[in-house]
Amino acid sequence: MEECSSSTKRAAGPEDEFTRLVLSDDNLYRKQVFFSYNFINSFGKLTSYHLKKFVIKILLKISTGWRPKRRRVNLKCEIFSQIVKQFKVEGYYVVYTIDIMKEFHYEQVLKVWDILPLEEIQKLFVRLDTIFNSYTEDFINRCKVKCLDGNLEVPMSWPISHDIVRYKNINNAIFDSDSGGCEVDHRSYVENSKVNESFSLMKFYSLSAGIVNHLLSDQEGKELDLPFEVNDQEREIILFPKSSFILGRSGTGKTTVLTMKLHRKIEQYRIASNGLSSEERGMSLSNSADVSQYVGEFKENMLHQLFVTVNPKLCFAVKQHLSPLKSFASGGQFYADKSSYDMDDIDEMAQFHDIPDTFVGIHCDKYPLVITFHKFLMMLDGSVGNSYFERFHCVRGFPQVKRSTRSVSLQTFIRTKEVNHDRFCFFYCINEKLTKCLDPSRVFVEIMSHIKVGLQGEVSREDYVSLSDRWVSTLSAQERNAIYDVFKDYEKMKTKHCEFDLADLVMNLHFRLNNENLQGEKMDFVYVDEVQDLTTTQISLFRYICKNVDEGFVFSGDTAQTIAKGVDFRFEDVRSLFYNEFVMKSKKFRFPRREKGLLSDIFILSQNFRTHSGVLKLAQSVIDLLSHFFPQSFDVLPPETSFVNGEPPIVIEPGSNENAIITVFGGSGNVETKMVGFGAEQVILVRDDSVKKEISNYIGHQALILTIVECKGLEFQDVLLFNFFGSSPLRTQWRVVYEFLKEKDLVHSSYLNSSPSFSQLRHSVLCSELKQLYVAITRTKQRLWISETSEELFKPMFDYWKRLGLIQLRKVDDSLAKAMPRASSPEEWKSQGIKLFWEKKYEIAITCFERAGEKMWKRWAKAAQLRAASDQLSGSNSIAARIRLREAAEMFHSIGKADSAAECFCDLNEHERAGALWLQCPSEKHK
Ligand SMILES: Nc1ncnc2c1ncn2[C@@H]1O[C@H](COP(=O)(O)OP(=O)(O)OP(=O)(O)O)[C@@H](O)[C@H]1O
Repeated sequence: MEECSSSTKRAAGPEDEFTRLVLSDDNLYRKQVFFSYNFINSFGKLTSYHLKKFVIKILLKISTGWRPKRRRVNLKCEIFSQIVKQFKVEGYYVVYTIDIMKEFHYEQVLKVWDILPLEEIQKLFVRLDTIFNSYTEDFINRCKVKCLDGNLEVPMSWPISHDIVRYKNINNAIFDSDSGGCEVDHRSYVENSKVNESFSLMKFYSLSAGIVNHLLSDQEGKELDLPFEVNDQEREIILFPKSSFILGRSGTGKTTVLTMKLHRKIEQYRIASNGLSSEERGMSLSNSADVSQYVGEFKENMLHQLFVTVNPKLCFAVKQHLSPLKSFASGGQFYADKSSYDMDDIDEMAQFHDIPDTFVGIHCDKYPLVITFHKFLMMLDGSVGNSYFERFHCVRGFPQVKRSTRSVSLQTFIRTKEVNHDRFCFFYCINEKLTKCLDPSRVFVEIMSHIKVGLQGEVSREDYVSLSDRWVSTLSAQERNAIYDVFKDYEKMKTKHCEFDLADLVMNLHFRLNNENLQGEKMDFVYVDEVQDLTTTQISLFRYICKNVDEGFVFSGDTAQTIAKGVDFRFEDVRSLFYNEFVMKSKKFRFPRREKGLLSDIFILSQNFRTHSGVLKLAQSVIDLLSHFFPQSFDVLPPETSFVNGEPPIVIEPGSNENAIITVFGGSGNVETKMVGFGAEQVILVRDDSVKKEISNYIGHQALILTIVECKGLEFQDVLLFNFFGSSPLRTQWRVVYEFLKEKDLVHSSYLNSSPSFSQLRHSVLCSELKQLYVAITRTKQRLWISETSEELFKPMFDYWKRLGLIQLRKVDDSLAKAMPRASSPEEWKSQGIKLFWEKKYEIAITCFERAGEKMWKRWAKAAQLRAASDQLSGSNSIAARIRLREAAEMFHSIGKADSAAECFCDLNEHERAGALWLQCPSEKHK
């Protein structure tokens, strides 16, 4: 091992020499060096700035092909010693390994794992040994190959045709459904580790000016929002040049792939317009045809990219992720600031005040446009003909403002008069006879996904009812007739109340866009994430905004996540929609013959980065039931894989006659030590608000409690799923799962005597129940506990899981109760609070801010909650709505949120006060 002395550094000369070294164009191999998250953390803890700079210099030298001289050291990493390297600097060891990455070819790269004092290094070697043990011999041998250029060691590469396989046994299914769904686990996992400490899931960051700046800028402990290296599967999709569909379950990297794809286009565009440095020529775009294409296409213009998702929180996350990527792209300069999107921008960003409601004249610095689907509709509405909202007589009286900046009164109208899922279930679904047998959510799904879907208007009753003849239909003709009645009543009431729903706006937009041209910028590339939350009619709106049908579209989604919220969705439907509405309509007359082969590729992401095998296997068992009973209701994907082996979830066996929550949280149970409560990364999941209330009465603020619908899109270290089966509308009908068990030879046929035989019609609720169960399970990163109050109702699923060995049974006792909580710091509570605030889960965000001791945030969340409550009440109880709105206004004002306060006063028609407040706002938007 080489001992490097930092005295070299003292002679190193001025600061800009170092900068030059970092940015040097001569260093062709810089992008073949990667730092691990652990390295960055340990590096951040080094106290000497000189030492830090010196380490970076050595690594930069290594990246040029120079190698420290090897000396024998007494460290045990013998088996893989030829691929594990280390050098010593002032008492610290930097450990790096040789690896292989697949891009346009296979190529050797260096991965820097950590910088540690001697006493900690042996542990690292042991863990690296485990990782390498899972690699194939061929892979290891190729890592060992040395390629010399004079006395420099340069990366060896192999053509893509070599098909180099990294893992020995990675493709075996988690369990083999065909062989009876039994507990056959052939997979050899890479690690037994906690998910957040796993080496195989660790992120790596390439050696760039940005990362060096981050390393040297004393950002210890700050969450890292820098571009990390994706795996081979993700990279293949990122590099795929045509329009495509990405399908994968929760946590498989769909959003990551979309964001990176978008960023890659920005890079290509930048390189095409600025010319290439030698490094970029070598690294970023290996294909020069690719480059010239972009030079040709974009040189004179600018790149218009649009990223759309339903969820505002995801927009925020993507923007945050893109911000440093953009800094990297703008010439590779050092940048000292962290993400330009601060948490204080939350309000601003949720409402997209900075982007006009039109595609006309959008400032170039707003690209890539990252917006919600709602904002997308508003922008379309502002870009073609007369606005949809002009039809409402109450809107006609509003002050006339340019359409690009809608008046605050119009914004309020849009916010409060839209009938969404919750409002529909609360106010509109009043046909009691029907709602006794079908839940309002289901009715809403039917109306939004199957009735209000015609591009020219709704589907006729006759056509809708005739859907019951299809064998996949889970609704009878009678039920469909009843739903159609509700739809008719709903439409009448909605008109009376001067309200609208998104389907009305979408149909109107289709009508206008078919007759008039869309004004403003067209997009070069469009990325639609969480596409499962959109109806096909909504999706087909994207064809008006981007003409680049061959290459311009990427859709990603997960159909197992759709929990009845107004959308009934299958990816195959989107794919044929794409062919019929996008491909055929765009080129029908130009290339009538070529199109057949142009149905774009579907990529399936199957490696899960969020959780371990124990949780995945349980989730897969639910998917197996879904695909057995409702094969048409979602896209069946191959089982997910995880590198990390984890414990099966725990079923908590209640003590004497009471529910486990009371015992665990010390309500009245026999556990002596009352536990301190759950931390910020732990949650109790329940079916609905009534159970939530019931539990919070027992345990107060000892834990965050969410309903399953509320938890969608969120994830927690630990999840306690409470009484899912005990509160299920299916009750004893869960026994139909015995039919599946019998078919797989997992139970004796005697179980079938007392179980109902499955019927699509009678058991249609099972489909949404299984989807909800799947969502609940997949919120878990590490530990999942299941607690049920009724043994009888849980028994069928318990038997299923037990038989497959997917769960472990634990009696609730002192040791379990002590092991469950994981305390959180005030910063963690605050960060969780902000996440939940974003999700508009104000009630539990308030709890988090309380635990964090964050008074200002707590008041902010409270004010936002009052405002939301006022919006909800506005249609039914205007006095109560105004009381809440006034309270919200005063509260916003008291914490210096003049903008939000002003909006509330404006809604209260107190324009003078609103005006005075707006004058205090830094932004000019309302003046
Ligand atoms: N190659 C990788 N190495 C390590 N972590 C990764 C990799 N790719 C993605 N991740 C991480 O995995 C997590 C899940 O990724 P992402 O959010 O993109 O998944 P998703 O499929 O969009 O999930 P969801 O549908 O729940 O939104 C993120 O924290 C992401 O940073």
